[in-house]
Amino acid sequence: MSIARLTDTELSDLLTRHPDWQLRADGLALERTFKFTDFNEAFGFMTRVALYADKADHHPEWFNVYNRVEITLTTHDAGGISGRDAAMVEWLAGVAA
Ligand SMILES: C[C@H](O)[C@H](O)[C@H]1CNC2=NC(N)=NC(=O)C2=N1
Repeated sequence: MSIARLTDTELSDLLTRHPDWQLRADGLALERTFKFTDFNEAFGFMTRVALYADKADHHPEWFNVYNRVEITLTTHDAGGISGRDAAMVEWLAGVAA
């Protein structure tokens, strides 16, 4: 199923409201690194994200080393950044500072 990509305006509004996210060089994904005190905290965060992701049927690409979680958001069904990524950015803002 195909889903619409965010317009340039929607994307720049999102990045203005969430400056901790960066546009990937190719413009097709959003990236942010989360840091925690230790692996336990990082993995607890990943567990919460995993539950959200499965419920929303929208799954992040991520990489974890000890207390660091790098998240990449993109929508495969859109070939870029969609409202589903924006929704996850908004949700994540309330989960991790
Ligand atoms: C069939 C299933 O709904 C799709 O493959 C979902 C699952 N999770 C997904 N996650 C992401 N990041 N992008 C998608 O397009 C996507 N599509």
